[in-house]
Amino acid sequence: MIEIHNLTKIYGSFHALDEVNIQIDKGTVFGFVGPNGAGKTTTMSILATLLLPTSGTAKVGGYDVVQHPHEVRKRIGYMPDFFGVYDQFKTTEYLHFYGASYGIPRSERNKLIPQLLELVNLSDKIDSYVDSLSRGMKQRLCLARCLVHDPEVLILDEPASGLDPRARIEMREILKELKLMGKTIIISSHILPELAEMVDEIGVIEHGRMVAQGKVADIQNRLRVKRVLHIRMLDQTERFSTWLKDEAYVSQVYSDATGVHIHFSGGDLEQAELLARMISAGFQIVSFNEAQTNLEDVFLEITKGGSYE
Ligand SMILES: Nc1ncnc2c1ncn2[C@@H]1O[C@H](COP(=O)(O)OP(=O)(O)OP(=O)(O)O)[C@@H](O)[C@H]1O
Repeated sequence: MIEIHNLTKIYGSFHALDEVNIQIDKGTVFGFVGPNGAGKTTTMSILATLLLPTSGTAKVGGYDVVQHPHEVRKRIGYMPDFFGVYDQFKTTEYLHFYGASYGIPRSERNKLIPQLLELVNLSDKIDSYVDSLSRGMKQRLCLARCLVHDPEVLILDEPASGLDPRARIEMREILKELKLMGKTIIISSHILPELAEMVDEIGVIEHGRMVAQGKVADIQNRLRVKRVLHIRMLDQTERFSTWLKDEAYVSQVYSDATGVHIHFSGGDLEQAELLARMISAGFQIVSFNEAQTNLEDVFLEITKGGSYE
């Protein structure tokens, strides 16, 4: 659904994007992450047909953003990182304005707008002025605006920025619903844990170059981000900790009231073998879990300076 090939954007002599390649299949939620100034907004603005690339191509639904911008615009909903809302409008007037600019007839808009407001949890604000909405509500209204023409693809640049934790959760729930509706979504954020639950794939960009891309679990495996295993057993903790220290792939062992935690650099097979050895060594294992490595760890691992390969 989204194909970006060798996309480059140069300002003067500065490469804001340097041969970026991204492929996103239909129905995928793609988390686009990277530090400030990495090139996320530049990429998204080109996809949204608002900025011309210096070289390379970007296509949405098979349409090139430079050659067929109108076809692309029909298929995308774009939420920029800084957006203007018209404060003197009521929420419904605001959505009517955008609906009308997409050529949606009034009778259809009359049905559509209450549905959109419901989707973004603003049904009770149907008669409110945009001015009176909180930041989180304005952000959700902006999301509703992106959906008026029922686009297949959503390009969301930091949709949760500046929101308090509750508003972030609300935004996340709405995005989950959009995913269930089959939308293809590209969403950027610096705050990775908030994406963790809903993205299928991530792409990490740094200094205008993609440094990692793929399914979160695959990237974790390729990076060999250390797993943290949590083991609980009947007694024997001290003998167990000593035994563990001689095991391959185990780099740190520490225990607390909940059990023993180890840092483990092996893969699935080595992990299964470790468990088998523990049991044959006579340890009475009650539970053996892998703590989830979150996206934050992956991001730090990748962007700490060329460790990815
Ligand atoms: N019009 C411009 N002229 C010159 N440089 C620019 C221009 N627009 C963006 N840049 C530079 O291009 C780089 C990429 O910017 P971009 O906004 O895409 O980053 P970003 O990843 O979205 O960062 P942030 O998370 O801070 O929004 C930055 O170094 C920025 O300063």
